[in-house]
Amino acid sequence: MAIIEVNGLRKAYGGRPVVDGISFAVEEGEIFGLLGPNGAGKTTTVECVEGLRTPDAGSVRVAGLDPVADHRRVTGLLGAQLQESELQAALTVREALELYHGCYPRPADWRPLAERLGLTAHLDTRFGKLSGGRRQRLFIALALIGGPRVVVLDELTTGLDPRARRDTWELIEDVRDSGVTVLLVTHFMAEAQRLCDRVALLGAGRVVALDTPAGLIGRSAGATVISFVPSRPLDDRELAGLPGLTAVGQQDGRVVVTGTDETADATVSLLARHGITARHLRITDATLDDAFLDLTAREA
Ligand SMILES: Nc1ncnc2c1ncn2[C@@H]1O[C@H](COP(=O)(O)OP(=O)(O)OP(=O)(O)O)[C@@H](O)[C@H]1O
Repeated sequence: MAIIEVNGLRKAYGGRPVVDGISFAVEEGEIFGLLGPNGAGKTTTVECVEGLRTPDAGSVRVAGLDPVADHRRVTGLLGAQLQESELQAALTVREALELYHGCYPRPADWRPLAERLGLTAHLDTRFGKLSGGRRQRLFIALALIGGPRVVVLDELTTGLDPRARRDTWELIEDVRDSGVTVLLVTHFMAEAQRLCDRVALLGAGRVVALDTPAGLIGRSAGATVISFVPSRPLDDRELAGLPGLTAVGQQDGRVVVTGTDETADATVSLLARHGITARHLRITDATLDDAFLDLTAREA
């Protein structure tokens, strides 16, 4: 069952449409990603879901409720971590948890929540002294303290080092496994690929594609990447006729061919026919990064 339904959402600032007819539905229990370049309209969309902005047109429903008209009830079932969240530097972790705890009618006990998020040893640490990773843990705790059915996380791992980012990913999976639906805004492809059950790819205020990460990769033109160092210099034109080819390039003597599985087979046959040995041959699936660039370029 869909817990969030967005239909034909439009929002303009100063007459300029930034959300231009977006529709998607988030199923209960999934991690749903909104992915897109800067300015694609991701934050504006989630702010409409949170009831912080009123749509110009279209409809948004959270568990069947209108987030603007039923703001209080929606706040009770939707927890939000806003992009660039801040707290007063002097507030301790314990004070922040108690403060937010007091804001909800039926809050979760914050102590087990703090324990689960690895904050127990830092309860007396002031916000201003917390590392980036611990701040994000605190924001996740604050988003969960009201016992929400759905949590919105907007660019949660921006600015974190790779270790802290991976730890945060595990926490987000734990949140989903505990039965809370997650709407995740990100522009990190690896994050979306690792975490999201489904992804809506936004570009210039529209949904460019909506699928599982694997589905998006399969849909992009260059789903397979073949790279090798040829035993003799190779002209790009010799590869131009390969079936399914979407791109060919060379860097530091390494030839990179992008296409389909058929392109990979044909490349290997062509090299064999010409008696060329392919050193350091790699055939890899394209990443969500490649799919993102391909699908947003096609849209443009
Ligand atoms: N309050 C506002 N007034 C005017 N323009 C705004 C306002 N909020 C956002 N915008 C503009 O709307 C566009 C979409 O912004 P939005 O923050 O929704 O995109 P985004 O996809 O979340 O981008 P980012 O990844 O950079 O956060 C941007 O060009 C932004 O500058």
